[in-house]
Amino acid sequence: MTSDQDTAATDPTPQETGKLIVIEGIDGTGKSTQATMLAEALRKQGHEVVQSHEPTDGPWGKKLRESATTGRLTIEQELEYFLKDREQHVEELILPTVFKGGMVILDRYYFSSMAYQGARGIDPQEIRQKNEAFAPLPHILIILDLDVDTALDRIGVRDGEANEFEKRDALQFCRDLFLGLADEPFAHVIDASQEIEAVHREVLELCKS
Ligand SMILES: Nc1ncnc2c1ncn2[C@@H]1O[C@H](COP(=O)(O)OP(=O)(O)OP(=O)(O)O)[C@@H](O)[C@H]1O
Ligand SMILES: Cc1cn([C@H]2C[C@H](O)[C@@H](COP(=O)(O)O)O2)c(=O)[nH]c1=O
Repeated sequence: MTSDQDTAATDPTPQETGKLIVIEGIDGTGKSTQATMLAEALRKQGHEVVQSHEPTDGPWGKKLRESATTGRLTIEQELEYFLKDREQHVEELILPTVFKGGMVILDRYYFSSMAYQGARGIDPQEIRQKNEAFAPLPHILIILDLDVDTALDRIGVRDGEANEFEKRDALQFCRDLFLGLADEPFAHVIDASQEIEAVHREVLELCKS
């Protein structure tokens, strides 16, 4: 193997013409709304687009969704399941699509692990390292930013609801973590309090080829 091939084998960032576009933000910021609008717009421009989300609908993602209701996983197990889910996602969908020249639009990726499992006490930098050992960096990371109160209103969490304060604190940690990624060369923060169409225009502008 030549040294170029060596580099290609160890550099997890896809080098081909496709793009990995990731949308992140706390619950209720409009990620799935914007992911769907972006996918439609890019398809109209003639791109091959695959829209996906994490946790996935695969076996590890299903276990994670079940545990959200049963609460049976320790934080270490939870992180391990997110890593296994993502490894499968990267191997089976993300890299094959990007290497074929397609656009992958993801609603959440490993930055959500840094935020949410970080909020539960694991060091976000340790989480990042574990992920970047196998997961490609995105070409574009869109951070939809919104204050926690508005975000909770959008998803229908009411004042005084069970664990409302715990949820607020955790989401504030997540919002701060996402904003802390703003200096990454691939990251862009968008004000998600704007109307849906206004957010979409900004998203599309960032993603136009
Ligand atoms: N810019 C916006 N202004 C007002 N309401 C919005 C906006 N974007 C999305 N919404 C509404 O907020 C709710 C949550 O939107 P959406 O499901 O897209 O968010 P999300 O970030 O994917 O949420 P979650 O992380 O909880 O799955 C939906 O009812 C959606 O119609
Ligand atoms: C990828 C990822 C997700 N989560 C959490 C964040 C949310 O609470 C749920 C997903 O809910 P959605 O409505 O489907 O967006 O999972 C996480 O804790 N860690 C992660 O890596």
